[in-house]
Amino acid sequence: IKDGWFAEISDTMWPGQAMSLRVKKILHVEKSKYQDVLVFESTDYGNVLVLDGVIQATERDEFSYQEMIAHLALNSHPNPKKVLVVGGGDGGVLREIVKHSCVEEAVLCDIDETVIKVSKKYLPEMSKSYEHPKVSVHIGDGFKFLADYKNTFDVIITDSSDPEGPAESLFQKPYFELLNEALTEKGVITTQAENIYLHLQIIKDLKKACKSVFPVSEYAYVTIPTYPSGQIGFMVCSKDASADVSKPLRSFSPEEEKKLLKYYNKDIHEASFVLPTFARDALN
Ligand SMILES: NCCCN[C@H]1CC[C@H](N)CC1
Repeated sequence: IKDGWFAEISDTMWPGQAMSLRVKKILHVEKSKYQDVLVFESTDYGNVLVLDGVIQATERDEFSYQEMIAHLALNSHPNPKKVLVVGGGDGGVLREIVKHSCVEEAVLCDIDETVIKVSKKYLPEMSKSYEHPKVSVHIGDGFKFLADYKNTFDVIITDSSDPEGPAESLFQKPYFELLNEALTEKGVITTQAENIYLHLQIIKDLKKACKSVFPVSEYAYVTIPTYPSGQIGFMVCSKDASADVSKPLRSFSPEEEKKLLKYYNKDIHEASFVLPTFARDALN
């Protein structure tokens, strides 16, 4: 942090550019077992969670990412009852999952307990669902956790950090094979799948790995000001070969959309799969 500004610098993941946020107050600095954890109060984006120098969530715009990674998956499944989040320790995805009344159980598995601890303290609107009766938490490696579950989850959401660091294995084929085994018959997954302006090769490799496991694998994206280049995408995959994940099987009522959601709606569910030509051609 320099002259009161935090800059998200990464010479490898977003060379020559950096999102900067003005710092009002540093709230927490800690080295966990896995990564450097920083929380600061920004002047204009609320509290900000940073892991290894990378912005994970700001209170002002986190809703866009959490809503899309959750509802693109949940509304692509006919009747999701049991849902797993791998990563997502800030709790934002859990908050979205429990908005679906059909969900009976939401399990979260994150490797770093420190992220959960600081989110409970500094990101109350994201972590409030940890107290929800449908929610249970497991601290550990998602890889190892999944190996113990076969034919169990209807939806699995991988809300990970970037492939550089503890989340690297969550971007490779063996992980998607584990997901496939842990899913029930019409299982659906979403994963954090990076940015079309910065990571087209990562996305191509990711789509290839997903397609080698799931009959349906499509990339969709959300706009989010504080992520690199202002948007980020998801792989949305289904075990159901006849599924069209760009057309929601279920939808919130207009009243629910108004009450529960700030970004997701059934039109943007479909629109989020429509890609600019350079990305569409690279990914097909
Ligand atoms: N629940 C929040 C998010 C983690 N996802 C982020 C996506 C963008 C990356 N540069 C950092 C992690």
